[in-house]
Amino acid sequence: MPASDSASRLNFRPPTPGEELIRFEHLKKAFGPKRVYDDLDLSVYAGETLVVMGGSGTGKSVLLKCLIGLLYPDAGRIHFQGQDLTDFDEEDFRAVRKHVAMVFQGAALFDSLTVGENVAYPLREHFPDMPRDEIARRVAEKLSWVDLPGTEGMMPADMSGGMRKRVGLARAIATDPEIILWDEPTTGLDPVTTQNINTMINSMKQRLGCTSIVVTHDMLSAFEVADRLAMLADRRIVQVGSPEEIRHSQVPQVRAFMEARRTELGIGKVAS
Ligand SMILES: Nc1ncnc2c1ncn2[C@@H]1O[C@H](COP(=O)(O)OP(=O)(O)OP(=O)(O)O)[C@@H](O)[C@H]1O
Repeated sequence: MPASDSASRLNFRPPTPGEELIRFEHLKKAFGPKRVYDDLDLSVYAGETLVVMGGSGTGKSVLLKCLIGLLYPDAGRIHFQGQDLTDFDEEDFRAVRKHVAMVFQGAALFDSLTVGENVAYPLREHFPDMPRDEIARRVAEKLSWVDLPGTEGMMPADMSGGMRKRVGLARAIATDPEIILWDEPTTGLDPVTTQNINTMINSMKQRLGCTSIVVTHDMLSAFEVADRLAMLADRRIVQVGSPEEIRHSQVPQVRAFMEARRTELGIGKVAS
């Protein structure tokens, strides 16, 4: 990546597969009386797809937002390639967001801009000197990756929810980020579009070699994309493990969560 990170304290280097890329350490966060994390620890390794699961309101989205500086933890540390982000300011986080892209729950597109302009937006923001034809080339490439080739001139309002979600994804990956944060990528989508999104999460890993953190309560989707899964409950991460380890978990909160979703997963009783 060209170094327009220079105004930032972020010292980014291309990740080595398997290195500890991100570490949340003793994180605490509350909103007034509502405690979200008391003491949360979690590591993310380069090249993996880590799914964070947990019930509604347990703080899955807040975790992603803390990583890119949209929210700040009250205590604890977030390390990115060993660098402490805790005292980063907005300018520093702009550089983080060049490498860490978030695909928001709603597509969060700019309705007054065309699809092409939406996808070009982060390129103009992070690479102000990029020539127009290179921007157009990258926009066309990303739209074809999400199966929407040639839709540059369309307006978001004229698209279905699933299409808008895919435009949101094309925009998130426009800068070829090393890390993609997926906030409930399949919520509210029909089964076919859900399957497309799962395929896309897996193909981003092949195409960009990127690391993904996926926040979801869609367990079918979770097991389809995860290398590891982390369970958020009781204001902390109660277990992290491989899909097999999670399926056979003895941790009560994980068992209860899986049990409640076993119809969704098409499995019998959770293994004991
Ligand atoms: N900016 C904010 N101000 C006040 N409270 C907030 C804010 N953001 C999140 N919260 C609260 O923090 C808690 C965790 O929110 P979060 O969005 O992370 O949950 P979640 O696990 O992603 O839930 P869901 O699966 O329903 O999206 C919730 O109680 C939420 O209301």
